[in-house]
Order: sequence, then C-alpha cells, then structure tokens
Amino acid sequence: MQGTDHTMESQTLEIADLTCRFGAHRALDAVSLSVGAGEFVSILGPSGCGKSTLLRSIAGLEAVEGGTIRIGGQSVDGLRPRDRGVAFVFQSYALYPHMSCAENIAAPLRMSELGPLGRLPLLWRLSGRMRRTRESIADRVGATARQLQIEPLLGRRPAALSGGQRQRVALGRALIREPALFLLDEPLANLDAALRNRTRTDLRALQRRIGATTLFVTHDQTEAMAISDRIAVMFDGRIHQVGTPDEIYRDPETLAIARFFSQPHLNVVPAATLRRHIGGATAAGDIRIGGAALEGMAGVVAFRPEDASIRTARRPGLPGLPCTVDHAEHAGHDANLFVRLADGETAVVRIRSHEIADWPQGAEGVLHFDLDAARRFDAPQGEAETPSRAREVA
Ligand SMILES: Nc1ncnc2c1ncn2[C@@H]1O[C@H](COP(=O)(O)OP(=O)(O)OP(=O)(O)O)[C@@H](O)[C@H]1O
Repeated sequence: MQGTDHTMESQTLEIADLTCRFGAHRALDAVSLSVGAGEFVSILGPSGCGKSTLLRSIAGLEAVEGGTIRIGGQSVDGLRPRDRGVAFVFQSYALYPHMSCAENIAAPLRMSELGPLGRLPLLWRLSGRMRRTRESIADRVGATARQLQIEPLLGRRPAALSGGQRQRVALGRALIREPALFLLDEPLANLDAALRNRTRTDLRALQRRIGATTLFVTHDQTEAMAISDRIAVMFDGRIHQVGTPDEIYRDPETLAIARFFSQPHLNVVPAATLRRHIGGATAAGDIRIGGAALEGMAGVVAFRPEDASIRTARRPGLPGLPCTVDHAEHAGHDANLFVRLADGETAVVRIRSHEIADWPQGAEGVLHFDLDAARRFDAPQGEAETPSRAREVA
C-alpha cells in the first residue's frame, strides 16, 4: 500500500426497526435504513432528533431496546463496539494531547496488535516479531498520512495544529483500522465556515478514493446536500424521508422537511387564500399546483422565494397574487423582498439586489410563482389553513 491509496472492502449497512429509549423518551423510534457498499449517506435533522443516538447504537455504544443492525450482511447485535468493524469520529476530535500526531494515528493499531507488553520500548527492542509489527504500523501511519496530506504534521502534538488539521488526524486514526463502516458525528462542526467548506470537499474526495461506506451526521442541510449520495432526514427519533439531495430538495414529503430544506424562508400559503385571490388564469378551475388542481385543494401550498417573482402588473395569462411590499433584505448578489398578501400572510420573493430600489415599502405588485415547483402539504396542526378558511366559509 506504500505510496498508493488503498481501497477498503466496502460493506453494506442494514438497520431495521431500531428502537432506543432513555427513560420514557424514545430517542429512536423504529428506525430503518439501508446503506449501500461505498455509499455516503447523511443523517440530517434538528438538534435532539436522535442523530447521535443512531450512530452510537450502530457503533454498539448505546444499548438498544429492539431492532437489528447488519454490517456486510452479518448481524452485529450483541457484538462489542470494537468487534463491529466501525470507526467513529466525533465532533470533538478527542486526540491524546501528550502524543504526537503519528502516535495518535497509530494508537488503535498499537492497542490491537501489540498488546500492553508490546508497547514497552525495552520489550519490542528485544523481540523481533514485535519490532516487525511496530515497523508495519509505522508504514501504515505513513501511508494514511499521505492519503490525508498530513505527513509534515506527524511529529507535532495536537495543541500545535489548526482545527482542520486536528480533524484530519482524527480521521487518520479512524482510517488506519480500515473499518467496514465510517460513522462521522458532525466532524466539521468546530471549523470556521471557509475551512468547513474546504474540509468537507476533501472529506468527500477521500471517502470516494477509499470507498468506505459512510454515515455522516449533520444538522446543516447545505452541507448534507453538498456531499451526500443520499440523505436520511430525521425528526423526533424517526426517519421521515430518504433520498438523493435532488429528490428531497424537489419533492420533500412533509412541510417540516420542505422548511428544513428552504432555510431561511419558505412561503406557506393556505390553498384557500390562493383560490380566493389568485387571478389572471383563463379560468380559476384550470390552475394546477405541483400537478394537482387548486380547485377543491385543502391544506397549504409551499414555494421557495427563488421560485417566485414580482411584477408591477399581472403577466397576461399567468396566475398571480396581489401583494404590497414590506421591506427588503440584502443578501449579496440577490435580495429577499418581503411582501404582504391580501389576507395578511407574508411571502418572500427573491430579486436581484440592484432591484431593491424599484420596490420601496408600500409599493403594490403582483406575485407570480412557479406552479410546477410549488408543493401542497397538509396544514400543520394549529397553523395556517384555519384563519383564511374560516373567513372563506363565513
Ligand atoms: N444518555 C442520555 N440520557 C437521556 N437522554 C438522552 C441521552 N442521550 C440522548 N438523550 C436524549 O435523546 C434525544 C436524542 O439525542 P441525540 O444526542 O441523539 O440528538 P442529536 O440529534 O444528535 O442532537 P444534536 O444535533 O444536538 O447533537 C435528545 O432528546 C436527548 O436529550
């Protein structure tokens, strides 16, 4: 393997009906997920939804109440963490501060291959077998460091490294065991934005090179979309949707997922409000939203600011909503224009920032949105639909 990247034997991961409780709280509620060999899957969800608990359960660090975990087709239920062939990288890199980077990376092999006696210098000098093992470990540390491009850092202690460098050393320590499965729990969270972007690109490139099956926890949807083959979206201990970044971005199954993937803004308008105020189509009955007829539609319609536009007058033949400008927020190249619809709902329209001056507060316009990109959802409990519908019925 010297001088070249080594490819690990990728393994599949199958999780079925995994349940884990802390007292009365169900941290994992019948979680099922299949990950293909060599696939990079992100677990995405808000704080407290159970992402870390899922990873810890797979690693064998958390006792589960029910369900099964298979790695490479073999059940690992009941196996000790170290026998599961998984490598875990935490947000806090947990490097040994008194050891050099080389020693940190070598630590898992020294533990497993040398045993307590072999770690004593006097003994390994006397024993030829132990010396050969140590030499082989040193070779593997060198090869791993080359892969991660951290060879110049090997002699340094963790305190003398940047956050990104420490993160790579932690990855090296996980990589050296050639695990069947990589479990990464927000490994980039401690890095500043620029370094985080760079490191995530490096991390994905490295994962592709070695082909390791990887589960990556994050609460950042941009990060998940940037690096994943597929994303599993979690809320309240359950996986709500699994799909490619494109599938989830285009077709979120619930309003909660749509909101999560449309930060900071998603326009959510009751279907009844649209029916009442939308005008400009040849016949209101012809309007279709996300493929379904607006006529008789219940619930809410959601569309992104970038799928909306504003004009001073209605575009002939296109349905639009009358609106009044509230304020604009500059966002560099683009700006977010906040408008009020006829029933008082706020909507956000993405415009170019040089157009802000065209839309002063109080200006009247017509909001158009891409009917194919919009999606209908059931109204969330206690939200949206009720006020407008009540008025429509009254
Ligand atoms: N050891 C524990 N004892 C009791 N409750 C726990 C324990 N570990 C986690 N929990 C609870 O289980 C739920 C899931 O926690 P978990 O750490 O898996 O969430 P998470 O999605 O990783 O959150 P974050 O993004 O903030 O790290 C939370 O409500 C948490 O408070």
